[in-house]
Amino acid sequence: MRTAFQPSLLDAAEGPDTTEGWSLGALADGLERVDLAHGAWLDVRRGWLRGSAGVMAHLVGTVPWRAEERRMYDRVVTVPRLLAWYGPEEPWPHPALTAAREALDAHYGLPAPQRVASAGLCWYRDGRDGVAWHGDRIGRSRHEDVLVGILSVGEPRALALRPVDGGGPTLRFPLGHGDLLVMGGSCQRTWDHCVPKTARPVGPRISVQLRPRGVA
Ligand SMILES: O=C(O)CCC(=O)C(=O)O
Ligand SMILES: [Fe+2]
Repeated sequence: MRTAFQPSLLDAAEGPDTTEGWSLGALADGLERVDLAHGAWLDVRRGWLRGSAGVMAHLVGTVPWRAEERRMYDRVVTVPRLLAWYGPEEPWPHPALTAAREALDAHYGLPAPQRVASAGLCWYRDGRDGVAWHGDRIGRSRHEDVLVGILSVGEPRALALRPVDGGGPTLRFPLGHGDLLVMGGSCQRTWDHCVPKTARPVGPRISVQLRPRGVA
């Protein structure tokens, strides 16, 4: 069964109450800026969320995950990942996500319309799950700079980025175990990103995409 999730010994060590035993480090402490072409940039903060294994187990067990289907020409295909989405007015499934939202708003000093408003969750059960090349270009992000943060828990998977215009090499960032990657500037318009499928045996990863209102 593909959705089976076995908490590691590490998770067990954190005790049964998986809403406890987590903390966010200081965001500015260890944040690495990567300037990209075309006015895009990334900030990477490794291990930002401590106790991420417990958060992973909590999300796996409590989020109402949905499998999505998409029409591809004359076929209907199942999207290779499980999904969930939380808007600004509803409770988010773990206090660490709400704390991450507040920390991003504060660190970047975001004005109200650009603050984090939604949490999109993707659960990559194994290497057969992934997401194809795309930019988060639905909404204002089609024309304006927006900030999109990705908090990752579980086993690292590569987030790959390449310029939309095809120039330049593909960048790869393995993300898991509480890592944060923030895409800023023109990144959603001028760069594409993906999580490639892999034949390597990889454990499950959940990513949380923190986005402003009206951006997807
Ligand atoms: O899982 C990730 O790190 C990226 C997910 C993503 O790009 C998306 O859902 O738009
Ligand atoms: Fe995306």
